[in-house]
Amino acid sequence: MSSRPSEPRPAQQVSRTLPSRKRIALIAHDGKKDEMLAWVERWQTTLAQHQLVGTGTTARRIAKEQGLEVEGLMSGPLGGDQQIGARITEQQLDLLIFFWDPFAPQPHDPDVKALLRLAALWNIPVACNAASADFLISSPYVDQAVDIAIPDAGAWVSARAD
Ligand SMILES: O=C(CO)COP(=O)(O)O
Repeated sequence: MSSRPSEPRPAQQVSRTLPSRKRIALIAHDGKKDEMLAWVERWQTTLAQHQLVGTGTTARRIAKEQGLEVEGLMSGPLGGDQQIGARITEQQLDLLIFFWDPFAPQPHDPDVKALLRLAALWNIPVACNAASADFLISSPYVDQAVDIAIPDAGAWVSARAD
């Protein structure tokens, strides 16, 4: 039996193409940064073929310690998670690797939740730990153009405004 969601949600989906050279966000909370750096070291050759972006401290450490070019946004507690979320909403990001720390409460927890919500909404591939990041980055889709389904934003607005 199918259930009908009571909340309004986008009725239609459209497709968007993730490019072969992916725009990949790398983010790690402090308690997970060493794990992220070890992961980046393992996949350095693969990551070097893509376009990397990260929150301030994570990006700086990856650039300094792994010699990769990473665009650094704001640090997470200063709004970096929201900047990454905005890129997802604008279809400017293709993969999210976010090692969030299940043991440490964050002052910007609402921002973390908001980022994960937008990643789910816009159907972005996400990995929240090293094992899933290994699966994700070793996928044959990583260096291919791939179509994904996303909400039809135009239809959503028309249904509410017209
Ligand atoms: O807090 C973060 C993600 O929520 C990460 O920010 P930094 O990379 O600046 O430590």
